[in-house]
Amino acid sequence: MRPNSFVARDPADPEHWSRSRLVGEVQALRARRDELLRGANASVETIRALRHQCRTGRTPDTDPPHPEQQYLDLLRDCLENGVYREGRNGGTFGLFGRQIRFDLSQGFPALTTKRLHFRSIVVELLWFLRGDTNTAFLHEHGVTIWDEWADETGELGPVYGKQWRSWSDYSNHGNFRDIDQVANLTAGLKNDPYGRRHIVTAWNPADIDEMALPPCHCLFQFFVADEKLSCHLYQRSADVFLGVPFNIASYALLVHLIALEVGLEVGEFVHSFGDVHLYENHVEQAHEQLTRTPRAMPFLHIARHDVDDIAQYQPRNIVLCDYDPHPAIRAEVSA
Ligand SMILES: Nc1nc(=O)c2c([nH]1)NC[C@@H]1CN(c3ccc(C(=O)N[C@@H](CCC(=O)O)C(=O)O)cc3)CN21
Ligand SMILES: O=c1ccn([C@H]2C[C@H](O)[C@@H](COP(=O)(O)O)O2)c(=O)[nH]1
Repeated sequence: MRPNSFVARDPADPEHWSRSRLVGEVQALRARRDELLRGANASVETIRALRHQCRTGRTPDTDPPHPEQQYLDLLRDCLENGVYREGRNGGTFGLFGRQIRFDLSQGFPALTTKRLHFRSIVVELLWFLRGDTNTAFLHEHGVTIWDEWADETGELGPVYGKQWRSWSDYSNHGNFRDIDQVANLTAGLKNDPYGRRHIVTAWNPADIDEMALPPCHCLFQFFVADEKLSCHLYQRSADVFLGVPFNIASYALLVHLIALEVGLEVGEFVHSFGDVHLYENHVEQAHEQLTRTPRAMPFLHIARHDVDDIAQYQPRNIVLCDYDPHPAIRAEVSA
């Protein structure tokens, strides 16, 4: 008997919701679970499914899909339908124009089908928010994900941090000014929450040639409704195996930090992709990940609420709780 079909469910059956029947089912499930837990031949997935049934009375088959399934579907879509092309830094299987979304109130969208190095994600986001473009800060925190693109002094040119916090504007007859898009964003959300102009863009055509890598997550917009803050990102180019899991978690974290700053609850993170691709040297890893079943989503704890500027958080102030993923899957980044 398949464990997932252990609870006989037929909504047409008038007995279906009878209390005694449910109690009986739950007792039988608990007994079966315990039996499985004792006999070491049960997979973790089976035990989880049974625990889930005991808690909710619902089989995973009838539940809404796990939010992470959208990512797994995107990964499979690249694998099965991506068009192979030789590009700047290797061959990829690419698609154009896709979208996924996460309700951040349901849990934090850190992938559970492989372990993410969450601290790297936190440190990288704080680095952007500091307006920093040199890898020294990343190195102080043991993060090396930008090393391949930095020059010998650690500089990356006017990348995300520069554009987010001090976009150079020379347009006013040579009178120079810096534009702090993040400060404008939080001020805008406080002053006119329902405004339609809450946009930050890292795509600065005048600076592209100076950047070590043109921005991939290049424009995002915030939206407020029902006291909840949502964010929509446009990512022009997306490395579905290595980059996208980082980008999802990074923007989910950004929504939490901005929501705290402006006094709102978190809403949705909507993620739109231009060119989304699987590098050919990630195909095996993608197959491995697609054999795995998502686990319960973790949640985020921000252990400090008294910062004047969002850039003042320390990595240790931001903690992912109840994160119990499948093991990491190693892959080479194509520079
Ligand atoms: N080809 C490519 N893909 C990217 O995702 C990417 C770039 N280039 N260039 C700029 C940044 C750097 N990013 C990176 C770079 C490396 C990893 C990476 O190697 N991740 C590993 C472990 C990272 C760690 O231990 O901190 C992983 O398994 O996720 C992730 C994102 C995202 N970006
Ligand atoms: O946050 C990021 C940064 C980069 N990427 C990926 C997307 C591409 O695979 C490369 C960039 O190469 P381009 O030739 O400039 O498109 O980096 C990502 O997924 N996420």
